[in-house]
Amino acid sequence: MYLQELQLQHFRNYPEADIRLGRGINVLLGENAQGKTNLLEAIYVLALTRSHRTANDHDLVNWQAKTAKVSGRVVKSAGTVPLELTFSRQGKRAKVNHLEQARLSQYVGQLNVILFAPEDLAIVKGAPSIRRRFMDMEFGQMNPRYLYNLSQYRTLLKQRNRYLKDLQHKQKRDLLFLSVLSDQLALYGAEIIAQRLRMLHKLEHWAQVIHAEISQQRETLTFHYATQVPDEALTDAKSIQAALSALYEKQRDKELYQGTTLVGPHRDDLHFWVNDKNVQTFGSQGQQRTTALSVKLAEIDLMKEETGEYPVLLLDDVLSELDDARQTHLLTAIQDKVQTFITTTSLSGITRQLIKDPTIFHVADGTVVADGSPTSDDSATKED
Ligand SMILES: Nc1ncnc2c1ncn2[C@@H]1O[C@H](COP(=O)(O)OP(=O)(O)OP(=O)(O)O)[C@@H](O)[C@H]1O
Repeated sequence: MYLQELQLQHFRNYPEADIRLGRGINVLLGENAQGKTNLLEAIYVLALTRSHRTANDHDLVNWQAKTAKVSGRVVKSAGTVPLELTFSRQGKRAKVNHLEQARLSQYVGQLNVILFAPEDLAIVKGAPSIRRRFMDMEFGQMNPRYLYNLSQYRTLLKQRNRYLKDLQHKQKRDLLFLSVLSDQLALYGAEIIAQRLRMLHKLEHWAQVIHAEISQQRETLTFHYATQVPDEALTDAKSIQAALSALYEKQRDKELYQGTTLVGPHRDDLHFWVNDKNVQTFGSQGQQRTTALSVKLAEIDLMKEETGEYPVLLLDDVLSELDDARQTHLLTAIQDKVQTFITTTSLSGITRQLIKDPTIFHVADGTVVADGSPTSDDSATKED
């Protein structure tokens, strides 16, 4: 799939913008603080209805305005889909094919994006919450069922934690209600863990091939899903559900004492191992970067496998963080295959040599101007 055009109204520092995008590599060129990341963020928001930079939708609205709009046209093998999102004090509204969607989960998945920013290099080294967020964002985009389970789980988790707090402060005494909540939580928690395992298994396969290639066959990458659910129960959702219920039972006193839920996918983690050692603890910085890059590139292939379409790739200032060999690998892997947006302050060195026929946009103070006339359709490739 690819994004053919993008329109912004009062989005961040853009009063108005209407651009036709290139089918291949799009370079957003400009000085610092001009709006390059804002443009990338607009594409991310158009795909997922929420930003990767802020949890507060109102930050997306221009400071002088009350409402922001992002719209675009996505070209897929099945046809072209117009998408539109509006953000205001009343909340957000999402339209697919000009029809308003009652649920945002019905909207997500129309446009698939993968964002790669310098923070993503922290996927290996950073806190477990970064890796959980990574799984949730990526798998949620590929699979509406995952998104549904996740939203049910989050609502129940909040409710259960509140109830545990009430029990802790002796405002409630009904342990039967706690076990009702535990059963519900175990049901959705098990679905999430089972889906994560299934998707991780596929992602690992793609990441292994890429990692071996970048490391010139010297290294083998493996994934390890870290959970309190015992290994022997990790076979299917039903067994995971039973194991989670048993764990709630076993840890009930501890949970009552702490007033919070201590077991479940919201506490799980993902570990990356290189040559049988945890790369988070024992890997060099280079190995950690190779791992992060392999995982990100593997997502492209996984998304194609799961949805039948290549996603759109957003590279926010990431090339400058990679050495020449890794940059070369990245750009060669995506060239002629994936529509890509790259933000940068200058297009030079290895990047310029490697990118064939880029569509260049100059970004300055909330305006975006194409370099010459974009040849988006001329440079179209056959594959999606
Ligand atoms: N809601 C908003 N309304 C108006 N302007 C905003 C809003 N949010 C952010 N900005 C402005 O957008 C600009 C930042 O743009 P952006 O983050 O896209 O920079 P950039 O071009 O990617 O720069 P860098 O290369 O430093 O990352 C800042 O000048 C900031 O003040």
